Order: sequence, then structure tokens, then C-alpha cells
Amino acid sequence: MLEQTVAAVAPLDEAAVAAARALQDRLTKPAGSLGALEELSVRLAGLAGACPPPVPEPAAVAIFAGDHGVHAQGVTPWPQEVTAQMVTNFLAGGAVVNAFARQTGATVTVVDVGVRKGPLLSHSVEEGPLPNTPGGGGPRLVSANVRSGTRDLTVEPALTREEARDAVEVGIRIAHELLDAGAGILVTGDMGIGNTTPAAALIAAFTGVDPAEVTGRGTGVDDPTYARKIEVIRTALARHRPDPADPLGVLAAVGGLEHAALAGFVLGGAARRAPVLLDGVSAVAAALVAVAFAPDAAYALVAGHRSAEPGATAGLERLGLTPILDLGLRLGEGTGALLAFPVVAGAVRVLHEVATFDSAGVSEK
Ligand SMILES: O=C(O)c1ccc[n+]([C@@H]2O[C@H](COP(=O)([O-])O)[C@@H](O)[C@H]2O)c1
Ligand SMILES: Cc1cc2nc[nH]c2cc1C
Repeated sequence: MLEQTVAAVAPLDEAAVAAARALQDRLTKPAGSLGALEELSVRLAGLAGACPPPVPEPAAVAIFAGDHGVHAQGVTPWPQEVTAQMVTNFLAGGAVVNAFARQTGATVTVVDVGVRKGPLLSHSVEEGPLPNTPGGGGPRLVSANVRSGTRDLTVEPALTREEARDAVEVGIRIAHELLDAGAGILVTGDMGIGNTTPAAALIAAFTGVDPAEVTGRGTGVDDPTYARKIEVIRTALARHRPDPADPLGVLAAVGGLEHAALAGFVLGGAARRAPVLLDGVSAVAAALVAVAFAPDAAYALVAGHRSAEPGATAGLERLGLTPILDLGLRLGEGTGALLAFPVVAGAVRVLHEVATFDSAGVSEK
């Protein structure tokens, strides 16, 4: 499934790109006055292969949840069980992402791709119906646990290649399911205590930037923990020497199950020519993985916001993406991306609804 998906990812449709550019110039506004929204609308036309492209709605956020063996190294102040507890909170509708999903009409799918098994998960919620279908609507759980958390990447590879592939394929499957159910845009979400450590390791591996420059304070670590976190990433990279030309190998060595699934989610969206709206640092790390598999996947990517994690900025630069919002957010879950969603939809709606100089009888300069 991975190879087929990678093979299906294609460049933009140049005829639709040219048509959208020409249309933008005929709309009743000074040329270029919608700034970055104009190029975004043109790219989404090229992605869809149609001008105008469909307005990318509704949004569907998938929150991929996983735990991390590197938690044992003391890289985060939060106990590991908070991952499972937040999964329960997402399903009850009580997290920030749920508030923003209600605000934007987005469906919420929570995917357990690697939450550690414990007493908390044994009473977790049943899998629900597909959102956007009769009886759907509320947050839905997909149980697709590949492994009960990763191994500690400072002592051994976090995953086997098979586990990494399985998790990537979970993400591909979820992308297809959400698009089949009518989603117009895929929104990335992540939940995993400790996951900013593998995110930074992935970003360092793919950009070649020094770990000290791509490591951030995550949920808010103190100075000694921050210094330890950088050392942990240095140790992992020195031990595994991940090869950026082998994205599955990089994921297996230093990734997380949610990063792997997010990479598949990006690839699945790109293969279906659907836009994928990136949230925080883990999504950016996963997008680097996806683009290493299929460079043309970059055409499907929209950066929702600039996470406060420095690795996000380094990764976005490498991906050639300018974030829509820059609000100092550092939550994850899909929150910043959901806030950016109306901007993306608005950029495309312009191509459908705004009159041309000719049709409205407005004089040109
Ligand atoms: O993506 C971000 O901007 C971001 C920045 C800091 C923390 N997070 C979230 O916080 C968790 C990881 O933080 P940490 O400090 O435990 O590595 C995980 O659940 C992420 O979704 C997310
Ligand atoms: C409470 C909490 C909520 C989160 N949401 C995403 N990451 C998180 C980390 C914590 C600690």
C-alpha cells in the first residue's frame, strides 16, 4: 500500500494552474491584493486539476496518538499516562481541538496508533461510526495500535521497519477513509507525551541542522531538562546515523508511531490530490518524511501555523512553506491548523464567488 501510494503522488496540473492565475487577474480587486491567498488558490487549483478547485470543506482532523520509550530519559515533565487520558478527553469533546473543531465545523477522528497499554485504555471508548455519515458527528476513535509505544531511541531503534511501515499504512488508510466520507481537506493532529523529542530528531535527520537549533521546550521543560533533551537527540543520531534517503529507516530509528502515521496521512492525501493542512512540529517532521518518500507530496501541503518549536521553522523552511498563522501556539492536537482552515477555504471560495471586471461592469485601471 505504501509503494502504491507513493507512486500515485503527482505534480500540479499546469493547465489548472494557468487558468487559476488568469482568473485571479480578472476578479474585481487590484491584482495581487489578496497576497499569499492568491498563490494558495492557484496551487490548490493545480492540486485538484480543476479551476476553480472545490472549496476545501468540510475539514477532517485526525489526531494520531502514541507513546514514546524515550520518556524514560526524562525529556518531558508530564507523566506518560497523559497521552491516554487526553485521548479520552478528545473523545469526550473536552480538549482545545474539540472547541476549534466545533468552531470550524470539522470532524474529529482520534487514532490510537501507539498509545501505551495500561489500565486507562481498557475502559476506552468503543469505535464510533464514520463522521459525516448518518449517525456520525461526534469524535470517533479508531483503534489501530501498532505497538504499545516506541522503544527508547537512545538505546535501540524506536521501531522495526515493519512497525514503521504498519504505522505509515494506518495513516494512509485514515486519509482514504476521511476523503471517502466527504472531507475536502485533511488536518493533522497529534498527541503523545514526549513526542517533541522524536520530532526534533526527525527534523535534524532530514534538514541536517544541529539538534540544538531544532530542539524546543515542548510542553515547557526547564533548563536542565532542555539540555538533556538536546543530548538525547545527539546520542540517538550518533547511534543510528539515519540516512535521509531511506525515510522508513529514519522513522524506525528515531521516529514515533504518530509521526509515521502522520507521514502516511500526508501521502494518502497527496495521492488523492487533496490538501493536507499541517499543524505543529510533529506534523512538520512527518511532512519531511512524506516528502522524502514522494517529493511531489509537497504540493498538497499547507502550513496552518508556525509552532513555537524551533524545529517547526527549520522544517517549514526546508519544505518551502510559509505558515498562515504565527500566534506562538505550542499545543499540537491540530489546533493551529484548524484555526487556519477558514483562511484556506476563503482563498478558494474567492475563485467561485467573486465577480470579474467584465461580468460586474467595473472599469479596469
Ligand atoms: O506541535 C507543537 O507546536 C507542540 C509543541 C509542544 C508540545 N506539543 C504537544 O505536547 C506533547 C509533547 O510535548 P513534550 O514536551 O512532552 O515532548 C504532544 O502531545 C504534542 O502534541 C506540541
Ligand atoms: C494537558 C496536555 C494536552 C495536550 N495536547 C497536546 N499535547 C498535550 C500535552 C498535555 C500535557
